[in-house]
Amino acid sequence: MAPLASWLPILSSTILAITVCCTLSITAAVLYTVLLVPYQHWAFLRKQGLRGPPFRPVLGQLPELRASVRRRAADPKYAARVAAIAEDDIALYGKVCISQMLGPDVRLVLADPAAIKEVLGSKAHAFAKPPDVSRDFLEPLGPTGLILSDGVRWAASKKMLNPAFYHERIKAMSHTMTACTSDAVDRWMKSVATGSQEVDMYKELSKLSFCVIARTAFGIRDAGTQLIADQIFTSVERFCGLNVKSVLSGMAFIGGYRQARLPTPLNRKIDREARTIRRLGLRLIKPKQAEGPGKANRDNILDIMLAYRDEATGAKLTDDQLLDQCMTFLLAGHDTTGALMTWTLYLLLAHPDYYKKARDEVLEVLGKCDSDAVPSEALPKLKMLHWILQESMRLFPPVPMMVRKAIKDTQIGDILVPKGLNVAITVYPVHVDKAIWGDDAAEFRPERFANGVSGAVKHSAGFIPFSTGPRYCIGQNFALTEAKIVLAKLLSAFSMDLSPKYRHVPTSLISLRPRYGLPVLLTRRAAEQPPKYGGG
Ligand code: HEM
Repeated sequence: MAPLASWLPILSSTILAITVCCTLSITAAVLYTVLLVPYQHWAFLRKQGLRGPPFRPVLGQLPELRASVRRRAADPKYAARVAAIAEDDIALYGKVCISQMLGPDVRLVLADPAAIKEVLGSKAHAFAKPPDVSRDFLEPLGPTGLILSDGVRWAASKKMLNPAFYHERIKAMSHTMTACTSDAVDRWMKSVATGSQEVDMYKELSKLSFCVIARTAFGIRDAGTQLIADQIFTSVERFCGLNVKSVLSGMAFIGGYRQARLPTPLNRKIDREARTIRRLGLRLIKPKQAEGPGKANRDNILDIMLAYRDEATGAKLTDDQLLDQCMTFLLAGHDTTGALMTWTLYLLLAHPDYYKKARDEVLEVLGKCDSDAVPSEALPKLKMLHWILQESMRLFPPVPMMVRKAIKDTQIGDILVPKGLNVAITVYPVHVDKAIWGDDAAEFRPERFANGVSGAVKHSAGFIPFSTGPRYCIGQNFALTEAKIVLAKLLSAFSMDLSPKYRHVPTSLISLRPRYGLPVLLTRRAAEQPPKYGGG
């Protein structure tokens, strides 16, 4: 046998060759994804006559994004910071244009309702959910949930979950919504027992919408499970906070940073928190599984899923599948509905005339009810409140942007969208487009919805807070029912004023949230006290 020393040169040159090969392959792969593919997409779109900023490798328009956000911070216009750079691009290059708003990734930006209708509607099958920032938030908690899945898996989940959102089921869930709201009102009542009290209503409404979704998703009914739900809330808050930190660091924009799960300290913390949340979630599922279908109430999503059997195989859902769907609802339903209620309250406080109209309507409708509850039969009578909620979602869309990836070459209008290209659907610019909403598009005018959405806007894809097409929001009636119950209770129980400390900085992080919260001065409204209307 040859002595080891004679093998050493061969061994070291082999290791060197492998290292060089690996380095070259990694470099080639990185160059391909961050340079070549984006450039090819940019050139392909430019050749078709689309306009956009000049191609800039790696950084793209990130420097402009920061400047655009800073400039818009001083703009009192509604939701001005939403999709800041996309708005700049649209103003400069048109409603269908090229953008590099998130660094190396070249995107087709759409603010044209006809093109949006094709991508989300008639040609939805040609587009999938890409790895993007919203996937960072949802994937660790519900990787196979309805919101992130595509194709056959999505269709099966949708078929299974649709019944949970039928009108009758939402009606049954409205009792849970009322119960959570009454608990919250009692808590706020205690805090204002001695007069006015400043309360961050963004935080409170977010907590309340979590309570509602946790109880309706998991069917929580006793103190023990409520305690677990509270722990989940704290953990979800931490998880979201860490994700926000990751997004704000800019790292999330450097293609696939989170998706690649690089073991950075921050990523490890996020994954640890996600594991904690799933472990707690499992503790809610297990006792329900043990109860068996006989005790199922069907007023919550978990019971409905526990009763599900696959038509072909008769198989039940696995623990992971149950958990993924419940977690999806928890995340998709809590932040968005919290944002809707927060911005609606802000708009009411900023427009005392509408505050008065909404409160008069609520007092009249609820005055005719027998109990303190807000019965579901009373909700359709709250017409002004319904228009105000719609107008709120128009000016402050809780989901300001949706992203899709073309899974094959697809014709959208005059443009051939190449396979692999990301398409950004910008909701806010469509919602304030004068061509479809009229000259007062930027104004807060809820009566525009008096004759329904079709009476307010000229295009069927002109109002898309809940998206459109097959992937529209399954929870839209749930969210509107909850928002009406909560706002009706708030308006009837308290007098409210916007605190002078409020800073108007709408920030888009998954949902559109007020960066510095919504501080509101709450005062208990005594029955005999004449209504004091918000805004001063
Ligand atoms: C004001 C509140 C809400 C708004 C504005 C909103 C908005 C949206 C939007 C825009 C989408 C489409 C996202 C995309 O395709 O990229 C969506 C999907 C979804 N939403 Fe909501 N949502 C709200 C409340 C809720 C609630 C309360 C739930 C659950 C109870 C929920 C569950 C879902 C689910 C599961 C999907 C995925 C549907 C699918 O892909 O088939 N949402 N939502």
